[in-house]
Amino acid sequence: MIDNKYLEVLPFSFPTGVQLVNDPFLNKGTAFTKEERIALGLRGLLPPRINTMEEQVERVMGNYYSKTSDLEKYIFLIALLDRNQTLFYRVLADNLEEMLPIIYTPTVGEACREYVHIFRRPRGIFVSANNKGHFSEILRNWPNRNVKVIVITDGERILGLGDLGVAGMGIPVGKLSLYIACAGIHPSLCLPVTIDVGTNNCELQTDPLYFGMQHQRIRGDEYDSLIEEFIMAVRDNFPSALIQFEDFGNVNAFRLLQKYKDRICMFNDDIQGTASVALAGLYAVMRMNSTELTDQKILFLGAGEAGTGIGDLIVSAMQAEGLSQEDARRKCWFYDSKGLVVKDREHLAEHKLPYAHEHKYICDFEEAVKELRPTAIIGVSGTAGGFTRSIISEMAKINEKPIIFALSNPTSNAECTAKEAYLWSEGRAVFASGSPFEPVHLFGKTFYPGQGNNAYIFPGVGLGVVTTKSRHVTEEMFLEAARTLASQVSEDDFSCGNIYPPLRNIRDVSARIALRVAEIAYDQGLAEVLRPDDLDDFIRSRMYEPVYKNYV
Ligand SMILES: NC(=O)C1=CN([C@@H]2O[C@H](COP(=O)(O)OP(=O)(O)OC[C@H]3O[C@@H](n4cnc5c(N)ncnc54)[C@H](OP(=O)(O)O)[C@@H]3O)[C@@H](O)[C@H]2O)C=CC1
Ligand SMILES: CC(=O)C(=O)O
Ligand SMILES: [Mg+2]
Repeated sequence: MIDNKYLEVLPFSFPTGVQLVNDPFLNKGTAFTKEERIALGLRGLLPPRINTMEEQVERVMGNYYSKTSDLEKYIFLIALLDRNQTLFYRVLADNLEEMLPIIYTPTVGEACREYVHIFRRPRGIFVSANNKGHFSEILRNWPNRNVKVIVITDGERILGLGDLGVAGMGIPVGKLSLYIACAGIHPSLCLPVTIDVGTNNCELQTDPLYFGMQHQRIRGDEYDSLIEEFIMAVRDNFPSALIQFEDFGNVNAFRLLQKYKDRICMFNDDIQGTASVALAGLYAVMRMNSTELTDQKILFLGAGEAGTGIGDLIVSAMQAEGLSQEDARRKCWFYDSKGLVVKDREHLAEHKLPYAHEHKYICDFEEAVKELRPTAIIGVSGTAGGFTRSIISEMAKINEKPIIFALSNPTSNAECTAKEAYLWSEGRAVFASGSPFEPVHLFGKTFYPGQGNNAYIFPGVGLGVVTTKSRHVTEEMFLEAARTLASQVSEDDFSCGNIYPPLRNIRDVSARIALRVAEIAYDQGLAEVLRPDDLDDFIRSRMYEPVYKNYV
């Protein structure tokens, strides 16, 4: 009957008839075979002619191109996901470069902003402070009992868009679709979660269509006990699941990472995944320019989760190259909403303290660039326009190849555009951005800017962790993920300005990252799966392919 490998992740009782057609995990739509239609009670419920998957893809693409806005394309693709997951992932895997900006940043940001207005059908699990004491029961309502990857948000810092409350659910949904498309994690192993603790967004508090709790965010012990209850509920229901914390406000993100990283299998993507992709970008530049990481001086615009997360991993990478922690930290400088982070400043948040160097206070970013003469500026401020013409020109005066990363999302929040970076540096900038930019034609050359986004990292890390059942996710895994990603950048990528491998290679890149992560899990004694003879083959053979299975 049903393929054994598939059965492992299917619900026990196999539906028939309308129930089967309405089950997005199993539905094949017009591609159900003649035998399946007879055996599974589908005759008459579908148009008579049987389509191949290729024909279905053609129909989907026709519909997709008929949509006149990116948001409509997003709505269309999510509706397909609601009807037929296999077809959705087929289309996504085959058109990843084109569709990533729709199901992920920047369009997912717009979808979150409009979430309560474009809402069709719930996806994932909503846990709410109102249901305190019942989180475990709530997780029992999820139909798949073999969950291995959970992405959770509390909606406080959605991309660079701020507090969107439960409307942030688009982010866990989008991130998990990348686990599936980019690293072949089976869809039924994935669970998106949003925890509703209120919202401080005044518009949402007064929007009659908003469907989260319309009061100020819960803070302090009450908040912590909700998160703790959720963690316990996951342990009871899905004991070996990896939990990815996503888009939490930084008042909670750093604390929760410290609290849970050695207790459960978790990581914070904005702190650690971002760090790894940014470090990979720097490693790739080092290869391109034959320079050393330890020769770099980096000035960050933004000193939050992404910024100090990147700083911390760079420091570890420099230490691995022989620098002392103190010397490595002095290579990283931070500029936040109040100016340069220096020793004399009062009330600095804990995550900034390692970078509060002895230096005069500066409250103009351009002046900080002139004074510190960095080799790289990294934008993680969540605010647009921070890298002005004069700042980029100054970087180009100081450096032959200035490194300019504008990592804030979505596109509207990027510190500068790709065109600005190339134009204002006379085509010498090494540029990457968090959200994609189109190729830029300037100075008789075409530049293909790379996307410095944690999407290059978390799917592969997750695959390595899940396949080995690693008990924790460690810093070494993110360091090694960065090295592996950088090693996949070819001379061709370099020559047209891209410091990341093309997205069309992402499944292979993720498998390579997963292999290194798995090796570390074994080396560090964290893996709970017996080490197979051929680890690479073991990982790749477990990657989900969106093709229809035969049910009869
Ligand atoms: N490309 C990628 O893969 C990723 C990109 N990001 C993006 O990075 C951005 C920041 O995220 P995250 O670090 O988590 O957010 P946080 O809220 O943790 O940090 C934001 C930081 O930016 C600073 N800041 C805000 N406004 C300004 C300003 N005008 N000038 C200088 N600094 C400013 C804040 O200062 P203060 O501390 O004083 O408040 C804070 O230090 C977001 O846009 C997010 O989308 C995040 C993760 C991954
Ligand atoms: C990419 C990402 O995780 C962010 O912008 O928050
Ligand atoms: Mg994020």
